[in-house]
Amino acid sequence: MAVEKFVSKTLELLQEEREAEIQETRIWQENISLKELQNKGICLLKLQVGSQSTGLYGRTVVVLEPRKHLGFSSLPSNSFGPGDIVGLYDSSGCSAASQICTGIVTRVGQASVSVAFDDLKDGVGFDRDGFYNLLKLANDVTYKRMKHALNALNGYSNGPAGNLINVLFGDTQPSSHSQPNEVEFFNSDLDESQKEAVSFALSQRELAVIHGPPGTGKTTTVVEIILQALKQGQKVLCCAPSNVAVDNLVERLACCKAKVLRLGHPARLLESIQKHSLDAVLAQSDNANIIADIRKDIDKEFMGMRKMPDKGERVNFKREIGELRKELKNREATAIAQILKSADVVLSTNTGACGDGPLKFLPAEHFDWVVIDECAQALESSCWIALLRARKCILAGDYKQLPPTIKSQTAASKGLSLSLMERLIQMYEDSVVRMLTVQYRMNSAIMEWASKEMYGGRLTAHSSVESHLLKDLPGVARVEETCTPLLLIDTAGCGLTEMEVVEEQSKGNQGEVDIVELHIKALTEAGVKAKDIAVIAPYNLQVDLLRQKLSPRHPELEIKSVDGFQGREKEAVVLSLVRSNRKGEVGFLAEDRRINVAVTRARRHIAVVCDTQTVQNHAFLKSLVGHMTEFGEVRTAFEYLQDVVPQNYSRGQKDAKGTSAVAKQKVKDQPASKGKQKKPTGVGPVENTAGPQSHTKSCAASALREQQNISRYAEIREQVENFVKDLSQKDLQFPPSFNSHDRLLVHQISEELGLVHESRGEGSGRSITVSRPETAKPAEEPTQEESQKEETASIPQSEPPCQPSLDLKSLHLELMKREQQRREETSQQKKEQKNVPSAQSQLTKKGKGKNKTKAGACDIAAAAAPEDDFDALISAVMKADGVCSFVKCKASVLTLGQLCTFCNRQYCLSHHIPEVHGCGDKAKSHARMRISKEGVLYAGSGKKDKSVDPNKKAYLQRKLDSKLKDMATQRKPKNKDS
Ligand SMILES: Nc1ncnc2c1ncn2[C@@H]1O[C@H](COP(=O)(O)OP(=O)(O)OP(=O)(O)O)[C@@H](O)[C@H]1O
Ligand SMILES: [Zn+2]
Ligand SMILES: [Zn+2]
Repeated sequence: MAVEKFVSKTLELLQEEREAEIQETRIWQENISLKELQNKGICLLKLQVGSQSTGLYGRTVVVLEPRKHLGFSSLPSNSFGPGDIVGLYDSSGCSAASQICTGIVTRVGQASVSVAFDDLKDGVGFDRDGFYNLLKLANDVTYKRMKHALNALNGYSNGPAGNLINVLFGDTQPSSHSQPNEVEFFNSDLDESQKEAVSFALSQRELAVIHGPPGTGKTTTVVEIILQALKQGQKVLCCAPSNVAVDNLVERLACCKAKVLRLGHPARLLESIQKHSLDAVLAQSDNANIIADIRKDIDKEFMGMRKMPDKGERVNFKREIGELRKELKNREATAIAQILKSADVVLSTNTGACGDGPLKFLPAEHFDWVVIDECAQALESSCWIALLRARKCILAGDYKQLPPTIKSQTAASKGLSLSLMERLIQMYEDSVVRMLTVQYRMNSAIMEWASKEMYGGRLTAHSSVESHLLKDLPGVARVEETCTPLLLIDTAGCGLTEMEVVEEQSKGNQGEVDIVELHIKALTEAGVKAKDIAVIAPYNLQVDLLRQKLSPRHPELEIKSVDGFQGREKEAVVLSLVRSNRKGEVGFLAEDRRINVAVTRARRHIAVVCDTQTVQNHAFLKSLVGHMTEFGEVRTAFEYLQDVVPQNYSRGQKDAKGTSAVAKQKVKDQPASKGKQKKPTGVGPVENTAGPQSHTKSCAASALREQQNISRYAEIREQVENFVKDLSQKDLQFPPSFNSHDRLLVHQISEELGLVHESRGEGSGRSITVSRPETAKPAEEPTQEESQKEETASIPQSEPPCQPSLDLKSLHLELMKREQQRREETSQQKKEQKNVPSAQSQLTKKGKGKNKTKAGACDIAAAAAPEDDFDALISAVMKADGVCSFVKCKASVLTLGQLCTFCNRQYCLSHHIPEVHGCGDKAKSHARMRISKEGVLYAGSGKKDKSVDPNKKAYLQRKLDSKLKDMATQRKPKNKDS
């Protein structure tokens, strides 16, 4: 029989899953430091008590925060969620010995986590200055309940669900009422597909499946179905896998005046619906006073017993307490049964509907219908906990979004991740399904892709949303970013390579973090509220990097993993796909449903930051890139990070000590014209051909691509060179059909040839134009000195017509101040070196004190230190030149060294990137300065567009202000690099 087979197989898989979980926990506890546990998201270290209160019907709620006095404003990314059982430990560790108590998480924010403790042992007070660790505890309650339900399913003989079980296992065909009644809808706004779904659900005898793609009003439909059931006098049990989903339904049903009752620990419920919880209703019932009196009596007896030294007396007390407890239990049972029976709809999580909870006080036949929302996110076993109580079930959800999380790969592949909803659709196809097809969330440009790729092209956008954009929101200015629903920021070829942490699956990408930051800045400066923006990344490491960077400035910005956003929506979504590597590995990203969820959270705007060359190796992502390229606006990362130069540094070299894991992130460095130390030429094709490829086979595709890139580079270079020779041509305009990679090549080539280049236009009309510099110099690489003078001089020259000169002046003053500071530093260093003639070893150790062999642009502007000292210094420093200046690194820099222009020290290939050796901030402020100088943040990489729309004036002004503020922050004394 099908049921038997299903049950035995599922029990086996559950066991496997459970073992995987236990195994994981054991490995963690045995081999992993607390720090690593925290990195895995199941532990939070060194928290402080922010506040403590009594709430939740007598429970103590403690708010735990990171150490604010040390500047930690947000928690590390973690997997804590409301309802999790957690252990609280003193700061010595997370062992049994240091455990203080266990509790339940009630709230998790970016800056705090709240935990409710049921009965705190006497004398547990929280020390305001103490540190506490919080560890998520493994919890096998869920497993036990699912196992129990499966066994009950197997032995099911006579109960309400007999026929339903037959239908769900294909032994009986689903049936419907022969003459469905005309339905009178409570909600007159329902669209046709919603009405059809409601009518269908009412007419089915045993089973109806409601497929609700993102934003199609699944909850609205489920609420209507439940109200209709109530009208027919049915008793409904309504479940969902997560507390959030259940609470959402409670809220909506309560608004419709249904008598709802929510089961579950009140700590796990949203505050607004706690009044519907069993605890709350019980506390207000007639029985409440009696129950409270009994409790008091018990407490009194306890106190009495403690004072009693005599054993015999104690036994008496104990007996009395026992009797009081029995009485209490009986009273409570009666009260609970009464409350349950008088409710129209009882709601709980799937596992909360178990037979050992409050539902045990109800007769087996009490419920008529079971409704399960978010059914595609639930393990089928968990659905059976509730399903055994009903004659009929309605399953709602979207199996094109993320399935339940499963730890054991094998269990998942053997079918544990197959949801009941999917299984039924495989069995009965469309005959039991109604799909909601009008969506009320996304601009149609965002929707189209998901519709085409995931929902058979059946979705349509409701007129209220189909063309809504960020600019339509109150207080939002009309700028490029707020006028486009789709924005692709392509990092291909920009050397913004992913980094990985050894021994962790997780990945990060600092370059993408920087671009996301700039885009968030553009959005917020245009008036989009941070709370309306979501930043989504598929990897925890990237989530952390993004939070570190963005949370201090935008505390209301939500930054989460894809999974954390399921079921949610935001006006704008910024998605960082992270993966950027030569092998074209996409890994974990490759789950189509994950990408579907990420993209379909967005209402008016989605920006995707990614390396299209890497991610296009995956068909589904390729379709996304294709869609965005065709219907949206495409920019290259160059337009954001103007001073990024393509990878000219990586020779596939591995740092001997493995410290380079985070090293190969990006080059963010000098202006276009470089000193002698750096050979920037040939950057176009070199970025892909650098170094011998060791992985030959897997690289056939990428080799082909490289070949194509090289010939493309040659093609464009030839065009540009011809233009340079032909003095009759004023500028060279490339067609808008150029893709971002082509534009990137143009950018590189013109940088190499010292030409000016500029992007104009929007979206598909965007094109790039190359022209000669204003001085009409012959197109050859300018010497460093020349270009520096140019740069310095160009500050006042490039004064944008819309900006008052006052700001430029302050900009300039800023510059001078910073130079002054730098000079002081330098002379400080010189003194040090004079005092210690054999400064060599000290220099390398401290990574400090080397002076300039070439003066930077700003040094000239500031007309600096006396020359003679310089020379002495240089000769002292020359001796140290042999090795990398990075702390402890002994790699030779004689042949492959790179000079950092910010600190003027030589570094090996692993350490020369400013971010890696501690010049990141300087590099950034340098980049900002360039941006400020140009007046417009994304003015292409060439000159600023002179014809500024007067409407943009105020906007630009705001931008400049905030940039100046940035620079002021930069100026504040920072920690020296270690
Ligand atoms: N028939 C309708 N007419 C107008 N607006 C609607 C209609 N149905 C749903 N909506 C709107 O669409 C949004 C999403 O609806 P609802 O909350 O029911 O869906 P959900 O279940 O939360 O989302 P999803 O469909 O993504 O699961 C809500 O703002 C709701 O007001
Ligand atoms: Zn440096
Ligand atoms: Zn080094």
